[in-house]
Amino acid sequence: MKTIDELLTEGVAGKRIFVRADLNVPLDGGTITDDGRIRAVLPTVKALADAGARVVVASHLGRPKGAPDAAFSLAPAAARMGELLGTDVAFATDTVGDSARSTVAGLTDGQVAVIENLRFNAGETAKDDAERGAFADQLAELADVYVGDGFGAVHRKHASVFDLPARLPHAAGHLIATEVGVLKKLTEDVKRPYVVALGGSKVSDKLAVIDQLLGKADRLLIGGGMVFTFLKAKGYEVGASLLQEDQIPVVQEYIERARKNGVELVLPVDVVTSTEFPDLKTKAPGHPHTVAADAIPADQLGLDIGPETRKLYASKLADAATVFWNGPMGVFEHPDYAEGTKAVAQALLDSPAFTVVGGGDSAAAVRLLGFDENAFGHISTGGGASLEYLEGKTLPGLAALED
Ligand SMILES: Nc1ncnc2c1ncn2[C@@H]1O[C@H](COP(=O)(O)OP(=O)(O)O)[C@@H](O)[C@H]1O
Ligand SMILES: O=C(OP(=O)(O)O)[C@H](O)COP(=O)(O)O
Repeated sequence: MKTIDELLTEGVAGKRIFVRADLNVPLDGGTITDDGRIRAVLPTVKALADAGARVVVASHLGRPKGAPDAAFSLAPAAARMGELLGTDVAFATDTVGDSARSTVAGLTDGQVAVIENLRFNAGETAKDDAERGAFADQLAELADVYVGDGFGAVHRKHASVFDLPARLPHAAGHLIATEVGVLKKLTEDVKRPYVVALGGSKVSDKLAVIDQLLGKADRLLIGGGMVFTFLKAKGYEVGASLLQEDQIPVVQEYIERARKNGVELVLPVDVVTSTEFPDLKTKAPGHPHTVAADAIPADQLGLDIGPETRKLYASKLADAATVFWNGPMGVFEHPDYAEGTKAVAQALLDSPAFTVVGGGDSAAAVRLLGFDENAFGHISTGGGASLEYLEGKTLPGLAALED
């Protein structure tokens, strides 16, 4: 994989460089609640701009349906990038139309532009190769060189991630190089005990990685919405909690395989429940109860791991040499259900282990709960991407940069 350093050595002055970033930041209305993904791509953008390139930054945001949708505009991200860089960042109100073409044509050496959300064009995410290719052809007209640096999206076979690098000379940016370098350590000779904590709500995505981790990790701690499929698989009732009914046999097989492989699979002993999902906008006080994991009342849903589980998980992290954590332990956005996620974050800070925190929401949780992100070994900008990397899958956005 060609690196950005090689590209810089060759010289980029006056060249139009397309930087595929992942600026998919959490928004509350038009306000960015966590700008981590914008800060993560700055080293690449700055290095190129400082070397006199004309930098065209592109990204998706959210999941718009292939047409413009103001709620998913990248304008706030472009403004924030300008603030962080301390320079004017131009913004094109479309992706491959008049605004994009004239904005790019108007760039001078060292200037940066952001173009509008790539997913406003159906070609970006199209399953059909020709449709994606046609959109990639249009994107290719905007640039001379492609730099892939949107690590959070490298698992997507999308036009800007997979098809565009085939059409332009290409290199990997600093963020992708760093992310891959760290994750590689977790797939090669990892220091043991290797403990993995998994939570969050994208349950089906995460169950797949457990399959691979059962042959790799020494201990698995389960939290978040995934827990209830495990508890149900053990024969417990889970009330109104998040449940992947169709995955119960898969999870039962995981429990059995963990036992056979000597992998310690740790499940909550107590959970924090409520009769309703909390209001994340008003943060109005909920009605949390702590119950034993095998005694969740029928009218309650589990929203966090309980106090005994927090102590248990902290003790299971204390002697780790390597930790990978993906997915909050509970609905951390509400203060009643943030304690489990806080406890795991604190345990990681207290442990001397090499820690990798993966996932847009996990990284945001760490920062929003007030932890110093620099105190963690590595905070990955990609949740799905880091999981698929650990699963050993070929990631389209990395494969495209390789040849
Ligand atoms: N018990 C639970 N029930 C429902 N949602 C949960 C539960 N625990 C955590 N979550 C939610 O999971 C979301 C993050 O999940 P996910 O997107 O899978 O994480 P990541 O982006 O870090 O991979 C958070 O918004 C959080 O509120
Ligand atoms: O937020 C992202 O992924 P993540 O939640 O798995 O970290 C990436 O920007 C990819 O977005 P997508 O899952 O809509 O393709």
